[in-house]
Amino acid sequence: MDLELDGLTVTASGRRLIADIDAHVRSGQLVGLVGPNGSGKSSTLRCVFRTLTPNRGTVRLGGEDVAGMSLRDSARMIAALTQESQPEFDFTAAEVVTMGRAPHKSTFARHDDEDRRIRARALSEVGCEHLAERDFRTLSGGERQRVLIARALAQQPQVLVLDEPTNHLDIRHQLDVLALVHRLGLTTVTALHDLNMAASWCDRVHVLDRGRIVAAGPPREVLTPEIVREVFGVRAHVVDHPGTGAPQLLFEPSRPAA
Ligand SMILES: Nc1ncnc2c1ncn2[C@@H]1O[C@H](COP(=O)(O)OP(=O)(O)OP(=O)(O)O)[C@@H](O)[C@H]1O
Repeated sequence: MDLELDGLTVTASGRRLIADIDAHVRSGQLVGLVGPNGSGKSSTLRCVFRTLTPNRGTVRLGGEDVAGMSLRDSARMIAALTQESQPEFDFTAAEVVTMGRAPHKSTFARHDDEDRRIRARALSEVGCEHLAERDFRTLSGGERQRVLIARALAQQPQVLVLDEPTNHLDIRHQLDVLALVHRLGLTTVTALHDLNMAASWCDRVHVLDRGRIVAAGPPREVLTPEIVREVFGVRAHVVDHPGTGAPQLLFEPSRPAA
């Protein structure tokens, strides 16, 4: 299912958070949003999963404007992993994953065997079966992140919206999560801080700076030393990964002037 963002503009508290954001994520593509802190990545994603309403512009799913859909209908298609997705109550990890089934159930429906199978598979995909009965609040940051990814999978979405899915994860789990997202083959848009992870896994990368997209395209065309310097103010070199051939950035540490 294609996801199209067309001219998204958001103003809040008298400030323009994002302006004229265009992005076309084709069915099955993995598209990364990168950019400095405060450049508008989360605001863009929030428009997609509808916790923020754009002042201008549209989000289309399979050609249909989401503004005309009920929240339940769009939640059947879009699963989100956000910075704010942490439940506060004493749910077990399994119960948190079960919440992913909500958009597919009517208000009074009980969870059935199929829901339990979907939950077990989602927990197993992120390697968290052993955490099923643990109180979610007692999990480490990385364990929580993986359980929340399982919740998104239990939603059986066609589109995944991920805000920093590798946050809190050790390197092995960062690679596992991005490999899983890639393997799922869903239409996915994800904010990522790690430019080398974006270069390795994304089909296309959009670079945001001060609320606008300043570059978009395949990682090799977009993650160049010029753009990294202009947007992040950091000097970088590009090398080819000896194993995968993906472009990788080597950053020059900034040293205080002598
Ligand atoms: N509701 C709001 N009211 C006013 N300003 C806001 C609001 N939400 C976000 N902002 C501001 O908009 C800008 C973009 O924020 P956003 O969270 O989208 O950036 P980001 O690229 O995801 O940042 P980070 O990498 O730090 O997570 C920031 O300067 C932020 O302070």
